[in-house]
Amino acid sequence: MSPTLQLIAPAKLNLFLHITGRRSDGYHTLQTLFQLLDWGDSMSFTANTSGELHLDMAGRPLPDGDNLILRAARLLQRDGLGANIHCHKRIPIGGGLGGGSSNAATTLLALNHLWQLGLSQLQLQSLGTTLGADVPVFVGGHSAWAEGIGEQLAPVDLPTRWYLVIKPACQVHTGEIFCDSQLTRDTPPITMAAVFQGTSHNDCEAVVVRRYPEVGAALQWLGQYAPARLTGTGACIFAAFNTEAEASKIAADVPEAWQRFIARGVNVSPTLTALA
Ligand SMILES: C[C@](O)(CO)[C@H](O)COP(=O)(O)OP(=O)(O)OC[C@H]1O[C@@H](n2ccc(N)nc2=O)[C@H](O)[C@@H]1O
Ligand SMILES: Nc1ncnc2c1ncn2[C@@H]1O[C@H](COP(=O)(O)OP(=O)(O)OP(=O)(O)O)[C@@H](O)[C@H]1O
Repeated sequence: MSPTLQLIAPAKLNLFLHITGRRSDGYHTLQTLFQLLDWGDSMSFTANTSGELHLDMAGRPLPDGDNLILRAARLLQRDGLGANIHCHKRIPIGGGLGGGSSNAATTLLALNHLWQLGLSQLQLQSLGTTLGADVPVFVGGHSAWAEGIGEQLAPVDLPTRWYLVIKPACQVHTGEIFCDSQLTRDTPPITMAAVFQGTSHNDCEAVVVRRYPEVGAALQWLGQYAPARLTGTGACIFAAFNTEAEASKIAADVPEAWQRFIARGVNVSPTLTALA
């Protein structure tokens, strides 16, 4: 029997997100700070020689052709290589938490390991970019400053904070926000030092709040207690706290209609730690 590899595919937050331009292929250039979390989807992988891939989404199926886990696995699969993959989703879909990208990155890392393909991190990141702009940071497995479309990464060590994340009862499609004519696309590039001094925002926030008033209501609610911000293109919003206890106190009062969770920010992803 081949061994089963059990991994957490972590969620991420965009601590800020500035859109600095648009490339000729329509993709937007941005600056962002990716904070990885110690919380995410549980995935397990068993390799075999059946030549087939089986994916069990634990009762939350997505259309097969669309599933980033299978798309990632197919990028690595060679004749005679097979795998059984199980994914228990916790990360809300359309939340701006990078769930699909994280699943794809974890699949690339796990199957590269189990199938003994010997691909480097750079090779996996470059394959991952074809699946989604957020895949490379999860393959790198380190909280990071990012530019380009999110694939030019510089690892950073961020202070330990606890994040209260709230998901209003809506899903946001990333493409729809990047297509909006009112999106600010010309924020001047800034330095990391300016971000750490507090000069940053999320350019998607105004568009998301206009299209999804419930996100605005959640920002207002959480903003009573701490500075609150959108992650990625939403729908989730978050605030940072110095201790888990402070975050828990506010979490207990979150209106029932909204999902919530508390997670610790980590510099190294739980996937990378497990594979080390
Ligand atoms: C907003 C972020 O979450 C920030 O971390 C990411 O940039 C989004 O990454 P993602 O969800 O992996 O997005 P993708 O699946 O690559 O892209 C979805 C769609 O969003 C638009 N898109 C995405 C990323 C980007 N930098 N510019 C874009 O214009 C494109 O129309 C693309 O077709
Ligand atoms: N394994 C997967 N997990 C989640 N979504 C998936 C997966 N495979 C494909 N998708 C599709 O990817 C799309 C985006 O899902 P995801 O949850 O990653 O978005 P998001 O939370 O907005 O992330 P991001 O911050 O990267 O924009 C959805 O339309 C979903 O159907």
